[in-house]
Amino acid sequence: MEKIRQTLRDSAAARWTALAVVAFTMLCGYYLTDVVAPLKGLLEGKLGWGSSDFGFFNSAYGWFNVFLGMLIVGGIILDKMGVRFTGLMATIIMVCGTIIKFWAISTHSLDGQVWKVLWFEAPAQVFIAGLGFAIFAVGVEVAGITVSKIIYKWFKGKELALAMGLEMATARLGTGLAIATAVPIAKAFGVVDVSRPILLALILLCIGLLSFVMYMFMDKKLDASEVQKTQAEMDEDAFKISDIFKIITNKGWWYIAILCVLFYSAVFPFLKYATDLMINKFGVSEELAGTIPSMLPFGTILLTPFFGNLYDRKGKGATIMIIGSLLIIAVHALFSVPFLHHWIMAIILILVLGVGFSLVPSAMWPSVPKIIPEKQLGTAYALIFWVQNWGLMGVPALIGWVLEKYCITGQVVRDGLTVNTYNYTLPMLIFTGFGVLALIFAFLLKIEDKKKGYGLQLPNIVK
Ligand SMILES: C[C@H](N)C(=O)N[C@@H](CCCCN)C(=O)O
Repeated sequence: MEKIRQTLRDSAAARWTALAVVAFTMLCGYYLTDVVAPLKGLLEGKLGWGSSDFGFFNSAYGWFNVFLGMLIVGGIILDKMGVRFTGLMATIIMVCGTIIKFWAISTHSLDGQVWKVLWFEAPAQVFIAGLGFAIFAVGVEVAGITVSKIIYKWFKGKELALAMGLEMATARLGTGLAIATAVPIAKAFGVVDVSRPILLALILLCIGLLSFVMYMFMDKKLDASEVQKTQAEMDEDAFKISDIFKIITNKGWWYIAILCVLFYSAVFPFLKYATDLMINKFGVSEELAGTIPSMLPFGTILLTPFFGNLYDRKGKGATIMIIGSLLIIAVHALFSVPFLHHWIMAIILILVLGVGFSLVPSAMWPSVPKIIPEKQLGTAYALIFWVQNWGLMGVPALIGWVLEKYCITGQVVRDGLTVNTYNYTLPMLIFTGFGVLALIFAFLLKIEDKKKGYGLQLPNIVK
């Protein structure tokens, strides 16, 4: 009888170690992504950033990814050049972008300058900090798709959804730490300095870069342990630009991409404003306001791998996405009700949001390889991220604009700084709307799965 060849991925220790190493790099990336969000009030008081400046800055996340198509380029590079080269480039780009962002927020050389670029007018500092964030975003997004492909490489036919869930859980730890620590770090030592949390993020990212370099050695070893392909097989497997056409003509892929943009638009942009919502609607003090939203990522840390494990073993991926979308709708709708303003309600809603935010991603990302072949996976993930980035870019700006135009209720002095107060009903109704649309696409995906037999309702583990 022919002996089944063992590769490095058959060693549980090796594949879980590889996962831990790349997940740590993502933790560092997610820390920087969200570290500025809780500083909204301090940025307004200390640096004079209004809500639309804040929204504009946050929208920078998508400037290059969306308009220059950098994510798509990153996906093609990933499928053509492999995970080692692409991941290294992505992590270096993250560090470079963060250096620019840190400089912009810590320098006084831009003080008093207002720039107008295209239709946008904002302080020069907002533009340069946004530029740094936009560069960083290319790195963190390309790193995200690279890590998805890395996980598929090690875990296909094994605990794929659990592994993806654990990676997201680790990344969420970064988000939670960012939300919980940004304000205390900025206010440490009795002097308010909003650039301090960004400096910490920069140091973390340098460690994340070293961590990825360590992964590269493991990846080389994995490749060496696998059966070497013949030239003909390599030619057959090589990614071709025409593969993009195959991806974008696949209805199932579109349903996942649209569900993704709608669902994530109801969560990540919400998190950017959640601290401010706690202060304005639930009357939580600025020091503690970040604590409640930080429960969301912390809650997902256990639940995302839990639901991933469930999907691996029992299947029901499409149903998981439907339930997750329903929860998001309920939470945002209740957040929008004006008389529900007790902080305990805020905690309950954030915890339920955490369940919804664990359900959908735990099933959505491991479902992509069921619809798209491995050689196109990098590009398929990149294109989904690209569609999603329209939302991550547009929605924070939209909410910032809505707040400033329709929701200002007055002004207060906090810590000696005069800031606006806001009514969050309208923004929360907008987030509810995204949830409703996400639910529709989750149902469409389930119908398509039934028609095409993708196996979204089947377990991932091949016995
Ligand atoms: C923000 C980013 N584009 C994203 O969608 N991240 C997902 C994880 C995607 C899978 C990464 N291996 C998230 O839920 O954080």
